[in-house]
Amino acid sequence: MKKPIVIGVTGGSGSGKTSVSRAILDKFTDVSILLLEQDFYYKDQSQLPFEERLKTNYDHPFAFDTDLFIEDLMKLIRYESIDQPVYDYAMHTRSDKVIHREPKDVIIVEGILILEDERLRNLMDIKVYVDTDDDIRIIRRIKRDMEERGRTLDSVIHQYLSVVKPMHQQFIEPTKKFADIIIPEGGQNQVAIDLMTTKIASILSDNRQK
Ligand SMILES: Nc1ncnc2c1ncn2[C@@H]1O[C@H](COP(=O)(O)OP(=O)(O)O)[C@@H](O)[C@H]1O
Ligand SMILES: O=c1ccn([C@@H]2O[C@H](COP(=O)(O)O)[C@@H](O)[C@H]2O)c(=O)[nH]1
Repeated sequence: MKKPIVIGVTGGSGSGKTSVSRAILDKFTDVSILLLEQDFYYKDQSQLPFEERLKTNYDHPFAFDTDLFIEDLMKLIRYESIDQPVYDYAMHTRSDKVIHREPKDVIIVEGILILEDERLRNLMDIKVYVDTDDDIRIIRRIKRDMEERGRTLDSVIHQYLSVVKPMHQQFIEPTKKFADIIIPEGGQNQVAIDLMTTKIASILSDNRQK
């Protein structure tokens, strides 16, 4: 039976997962690709006061609504559409909007903990880990969180040292062993992007001949 190709792209925060996913996406002009970000599936915390939401550990598997993520991914694999939740980083909760997404022949699933759950891993055809040094990742994160996520320098440093770094070591780094491909240094690794693109094109061509 026809089935979309599912590519999982993981790595630590600021490793370049989104950049790698977009670089792959941009290589395909004639095939439309769906990018499904795990971040959109952070749990709804609207029932908690804002001050309480600040205390949540966003780097622990419990922070995600993984059942809903799997349910949506399975629908897309069955070529059914989904109403994807939308996450608001500034408010630390789900927004009341949803985005209607149509299924595609190629799905890129991207996020820090997508290889942590065995059920999710089993839905992926190709698993990629973007491996970037910790110092580069924290520099990128400081810049991004201050520019795009409304954070102060002190809050980014405090969150990194108290939560992001230990959770990375406990939950994210160990998932490297599940990856088929480990890409050093994110989005600028043109050879890795080209290899991925060639592999996806070859699977697509095989699928068309079936
Ligand atoms: N290879 C790279 N060189 C320089 N900057 C990069 C590179 N890859 C990503 N960035 C920048 O680092 C930040 C985080 O990258 P992103 O792809 O969003 O990482 P992630 O999705 O893993 O958190 C972004 O501002 C992005 O533009
Ligand atoms: O409300 C939130 C939700 C998430 N985070 C942080 O985001 C990163 C994951 O996003 P990347 O794009 O992979 O960096 C994660 O490390 C969380 O700490 C947050 O700060 N607040």
